[in-house]
Amino acid sequence: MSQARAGHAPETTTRPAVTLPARPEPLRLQPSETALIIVDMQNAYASGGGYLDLAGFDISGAAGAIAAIAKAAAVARAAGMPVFYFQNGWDAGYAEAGGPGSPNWHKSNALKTMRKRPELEGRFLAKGGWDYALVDALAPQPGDFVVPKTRYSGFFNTNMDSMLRARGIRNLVFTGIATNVCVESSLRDAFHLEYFPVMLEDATHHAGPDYIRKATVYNVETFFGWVSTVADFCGALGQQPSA
Ligand SMILES: NC(=O)N/C=C\C(=O)O
Repeated sequence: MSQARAGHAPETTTRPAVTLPARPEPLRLQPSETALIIVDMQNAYASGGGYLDLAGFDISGAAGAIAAIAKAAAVARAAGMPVFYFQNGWDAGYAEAGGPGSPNWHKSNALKTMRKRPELEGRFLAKGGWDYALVDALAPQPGDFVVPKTRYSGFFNTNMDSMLRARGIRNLVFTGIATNVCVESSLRDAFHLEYFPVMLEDATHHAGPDYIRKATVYNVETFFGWVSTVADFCGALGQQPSA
């Protein structure tokens, strides 16, 4: 029986390392040192009538990303990998968004759209609201972690790095929306914090034209980490005996 004792790490069943097919080269992953990250799968980013949709971005790829993430999450949980959700947004009064002294106030398309269309005021990314909520199809399961964040990177002003280091996590498998904004910002910070980041490209959706998705894939593959797919992730973990 697994039991935590003062001064000792809890006993865990060590699963064999797997090889994940990836670009620019395959990556060896120890499941107990790997976490799946689900970035901002909220109604704001993935549902019709949410922030991205109403701000004029094409969210037609979001449904495919939801289905792909659901598969990857099920396989990660079965392999004993922790699953972390990022959830982006601010308090209902938007104090956390920053005022005119913050670049976020000037650059956030959610805040800009609400200022332009006063009938939408208070609707986007406010904690407690529908727009802020995670999509129903990807509801967190017992044992998953939800990390709220107020800026694009999930490592900025959050406890994410401590949560990962406390669990001995070294490799991060990224999914979510948007490929070129919060996924890429978080993945870059992960790289700078000495994690090995992998992006499952078909489990993300971008905000903007397709060339920006290609640019992120190029950046990740060339400078910041590795790129793989949901099928390869599931196939690699399928190499393991079931728990
Ligand atoms: N989750 C994201 O990538 N968000 C992108 C834009 C925004 O939140 O305004």
